[in-house]
Amino acid sequence: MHIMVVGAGSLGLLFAAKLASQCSQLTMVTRTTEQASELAEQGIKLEGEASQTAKSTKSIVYSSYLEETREDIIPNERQVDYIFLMVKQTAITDELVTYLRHQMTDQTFLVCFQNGIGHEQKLSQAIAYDKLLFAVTTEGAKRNGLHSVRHTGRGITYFGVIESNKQLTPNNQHIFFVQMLKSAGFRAELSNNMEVRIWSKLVINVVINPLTAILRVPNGDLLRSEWSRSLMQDLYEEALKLANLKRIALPDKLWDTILTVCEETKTNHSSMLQDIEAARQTEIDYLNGRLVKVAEEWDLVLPTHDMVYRMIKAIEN
Ligand SMILES: NC(=O)C1=CN([C@@H]2O[C@H](COP(=O)(O)OP(=O)(O)OC[C@H]3O[C@@H](n4cnc5c(N)ncnc54)[C@H](OP(=O)(O)O)[C@@H]3O)[C@@H](O)[C@H]2O)C=CC1
Ligand SMILES: CC(C)(CO)C(=O)C(=O)O
Repeated sequence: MHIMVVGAGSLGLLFAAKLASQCSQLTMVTRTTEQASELAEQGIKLEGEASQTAKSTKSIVYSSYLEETREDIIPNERQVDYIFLMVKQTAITDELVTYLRHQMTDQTFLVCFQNGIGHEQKLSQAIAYDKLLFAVTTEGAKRNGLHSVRHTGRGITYFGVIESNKQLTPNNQHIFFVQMLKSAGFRAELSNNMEVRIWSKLVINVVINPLTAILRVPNGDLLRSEWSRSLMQDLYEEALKLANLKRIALPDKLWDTILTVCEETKTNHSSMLQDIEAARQTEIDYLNGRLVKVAEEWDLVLPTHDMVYRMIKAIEN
């Protein structure tokens, strides 16, 4: 099986490092030539896991998006079975989508790992829905430097389709693919409930991420004050109203899950706080910003989401 990982950030490096020994070919596409060269020289360093240091990733072929798109995009010589799209939502440009299409044949599936919503619409305009798989993962990863990554939390990854009323046909290729992820040490499952899974993760992110980024606190600190808890509750209830209108049956215990995530990741800086600290654009447009827009289509106002959205945009500026 030939896997291509696009985006050598936190999640991309983690998955590539662990999958390298399980598939017949793994191609990793970085953004910059500098990172591709460093990875080709040093391999991926999986911090904290002694058995899986740089050496295990020697077989990976590294290439750089900027280098490849400088001239005409050359389609991949060997058919790619699955492309793991592991860039932030903000990096999914028209140019990147064109590049991805050139890497795909009729047999290739594009697997999208992004948090939030919005990318599915953009990608489905260029790539047939039956070639798109969506992944919801609770794995945690943090890149340090260009070739080093730490596995910060073990989780589970669900894969499935999201076109309404369509179920994932568990063909042999997908079953083999999930088996390969399991052999690489990941918990992985095919799911026929992706909309609910995507929205459950979305609600967790829209409650925790903006507040940690505005207050500049680790996830656990949100639980320490009644004031931040009440803001969390407002964000949660507004999101629930929208989900109910859309008839998305979120789990009854989602609020408890949010509190548990804060507790279990209490010292973590959320991805949005990390983006703000590094002066990077955040994924707010695809989280609270997107909820506000979708709510407008239903004549619903989400005042707390609108307020945190505007605050993050102001901080980003
Ligand atoms: N990290 C985690 O634990 C989790 C992340 N996610 C989601 O997964 C997605 C990726 O997150 P994460 O790995 O943390 O993000 P990172 O920012 O760490 O990694 C994204 C990578 O994409 C690269 N990139 C950007 N544009 C291109 C391009 N055109 N071609 C190739 N590479 C490109 C970036 O390169 P450069 O650095 O050079 O700009 C960067 O290395 C996000 O949507 C996030 O919400 C979901 C669950 C957990
Ligand atoms: C669950 C949470 C909030 C963990 O930090 C996360 O997914 C993120 O930071 O984006």
